Amino acid sequence: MRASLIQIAVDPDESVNSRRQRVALLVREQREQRGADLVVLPELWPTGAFAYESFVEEAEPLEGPTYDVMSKAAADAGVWLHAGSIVERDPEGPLYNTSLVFAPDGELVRTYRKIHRFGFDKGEAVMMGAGEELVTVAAAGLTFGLGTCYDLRFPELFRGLVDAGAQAFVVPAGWPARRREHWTLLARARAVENQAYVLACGTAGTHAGVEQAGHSIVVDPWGEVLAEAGVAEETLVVDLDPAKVASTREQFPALKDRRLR
Ligand SMILES: O=C(O)CCC(=O)C(=O)O
Repeated sequence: MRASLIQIAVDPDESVNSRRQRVALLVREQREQRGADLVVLPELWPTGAFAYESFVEEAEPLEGPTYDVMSKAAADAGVWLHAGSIVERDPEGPLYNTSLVFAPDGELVRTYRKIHRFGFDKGEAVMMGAGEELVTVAAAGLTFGLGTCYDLRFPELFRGLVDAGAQAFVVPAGWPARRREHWTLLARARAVENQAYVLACGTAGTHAGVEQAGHSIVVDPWGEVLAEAGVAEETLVVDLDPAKVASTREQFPALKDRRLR
């Protein structure tokens, strides 16, 4: 199966609506021009992950403007679409950092509310509620476990996803340039320790004064980097093979030696 990761530049001079339309065009191209089965977008790309001051104003219901545009783009292209995350306004509760996954017919089949909120005592950590559920989705021949950005620092989440059947992880992010080395190191660590693919899709550009790391990365179950972006807007296209997960786990069966659960 083939995946495209679109590292989007979040530029404050582009309106949220223009960005939605522009990204929908990029999604539509992935099937026809690149043969993708799955397309992945970054965390909070409509607003920017650090644009805290716009979170309340730009928050949207699950089936809001990003849903409308992305559902149609997935259906037009006929691809699985992990549409990154949005600031979700739950009518009954707080805001959430919520990822949306669409099937090739445009149906929203999974949502994932980011479990580990970033910011310590400010930003997302105080403005948003924490998700509580581990989420996996079977798509195009692989079972994907979902995480978001700061989640990458918490190995127990990914181990839990492996226990739930994950063979690959999708991690949308808005990771800052200042900690770029952590991003690529942690992506490789999560792949090696879980013998799983990691598809980590970040953002480019600078928003709310925070330069983004870029360097979206795809790592195979042995820890080899299959593709890595630079700092500008870029699309990575990679082929993933479910048999590679099985063979890695068979030939080096470290997961079977776990003692603590
Ligand atoms: O953990 C980090 O260094 C960055 C995390 C982050 O930026 C986020 O979760 O939004």
